[in-house]
Parts: sequence; C-alpha cells; structure tokens
Amino acid sequence: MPDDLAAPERAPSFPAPGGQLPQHWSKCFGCGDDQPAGMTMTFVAGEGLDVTGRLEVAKKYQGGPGVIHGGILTTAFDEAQGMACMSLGTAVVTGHLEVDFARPIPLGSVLEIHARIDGTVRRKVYTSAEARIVSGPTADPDAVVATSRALFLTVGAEHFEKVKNFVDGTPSSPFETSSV
Ligand SMILES: CCCCCCCCCCCC(=O)SCCNC(=O)CCNC(=O)[C@H](O)C(C)(C)COP(=O)(O)OP(=O)(O)OC[C@H]1O[C@@H](n2cnc3c(N)ncnc32)[C@H](O)[C@@H]1OP(=O)(O)O
Repeated sequence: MPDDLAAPERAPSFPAPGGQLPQHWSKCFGCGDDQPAGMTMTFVAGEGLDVTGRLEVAKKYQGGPGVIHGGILTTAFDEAQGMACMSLGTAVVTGHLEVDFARPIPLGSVLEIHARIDGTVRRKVYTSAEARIVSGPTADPDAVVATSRALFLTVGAEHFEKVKNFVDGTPSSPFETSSV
C-alpha cells in the first residue's frame, strides 16, 4: 500500500448506509438480473466507502468436490470491490486483484463479502475485502474464510467506447458514471 494514499469523499449519488445498491448493469455476470448464467450478487452500502455483498453458493459454482470454485470466489471479490468503488461516483475497471483462500467454502453456504476503498492515488483506487459464511454449512460470522486486495483504475467514457460494438444487451448506468 503506498504512503501517499488519499481519502476520497463519498459521492452524493451513493446510497445512504444500509441502502441497496443498484446493479451497475443488468447483463453483468456478478450482479445483473438479466444474465441467466450470472451470480446475481446483491449489495448494501456501508457507513463509508464500503459495501457488503451477498452470494449464495449454488451447486453450479462447484470447483473441488463440495466446495466453491476459486475463480467464482475471485469473481465475487472483483464484483464486491468494484461495487465499493461506486462510492466514488466514477467508473472503474479492475487492474489487479489477488485472493487468499483461507478455509473451504461449502456448496449451499451463503457468503457475505465486506469490501472497501482503502484510498486513492491519482486514478488508482486501492481496495480490500473479506468473506464470511453467514448461513448454511459451516456458518460462522466471526470467521474470515477468504480475503482479497485489488487495484482499480478510474476510467472515462472513452474506455468503453472502444468495445461498444461487442456489447450484449442495452447498457445502462444508474449513477451516470460511465457509458455502460
Ligand atoms: C458505474 C460504476 C461501475 C463501478 C462498478 C464496477 C463493478 C464491476 C466489477 C468488475 C470489474 C471488472 O471486471 S473490469 C474488467 C476487467 N478489467 C479490464 O478489462 C481492464 C483491462 N485493462 C485496461 O484497460 C488498462 O490496463 C487499465 C485501464 C486498467 C489501465 O490502463 P491505463 O488507463 O492506460 O493506465 P496506465 O497509464 O497504464 O496506469 C495508470 C496507473 O495505474 C498503474 N497500473 C495500471 N495497471 C496496473 C496493474 N495491473 N498493477 C499495478 N499498477 C497498475 C500504473 O502503474 C499507473 O500508475 P502511476 O503512474 O499513476 O503511479
């Protein structure tokens, strides 16, 4: 983590603490409600630059026998830390993401992922997150089962302009923060 981290302001467009975040677009694999293969994660805003996300670990997410696929958990962390960046009111994309898998996460469990912005340096947004099993098999809300850190970069509309011909669906932007 750099020494010169700035603490950004929470954007007025970000929901009040406890409020549900809108999906950032309906076809998103992580949060969209118009993506049949997707994970349909939901999020509520925290008190600061943070969110809490929820993922039901469906059988289709199996990796090793009986447990979540590591790539699915990584996707959930990507989505959660990206949603925390909504508190900036600016579009972001993931530049780097890392995950530590601390404990097995059984199918049928429900994960809560708490994600936050730790600070910014120019366009770089440093985030972190941890996951807990809050219901279902092996639930223990005090035990962290996985952690993540990520770097997001703020981007302008031109970033998405380059790939607009490949969009599946009709992009929408609830916070008017990007072209998607
Ligand atoms: C509605 C709201 C939705 C918000 C809600 C979003 C939730 C969605 C969650 C899912 C998000 C995704 O999956 S997004 C999809 C996956 N990601 C992508 O497709 C991104 C692909 N990569 C890129 O397009 C590019 O590499 C970028 C945009 C990330 C960076 O390129 P760039 O814009 O040219 O920036 P560049 O000048 O290279 O770098 C700027 C600064 O960042 C640093 N930097 C750049 N990349 C890295 C890196 N991997 N690791 C470390 N540092 C890096 C540079 O050193 C530099 O530091 P310094 O010189 O300033 O010190």
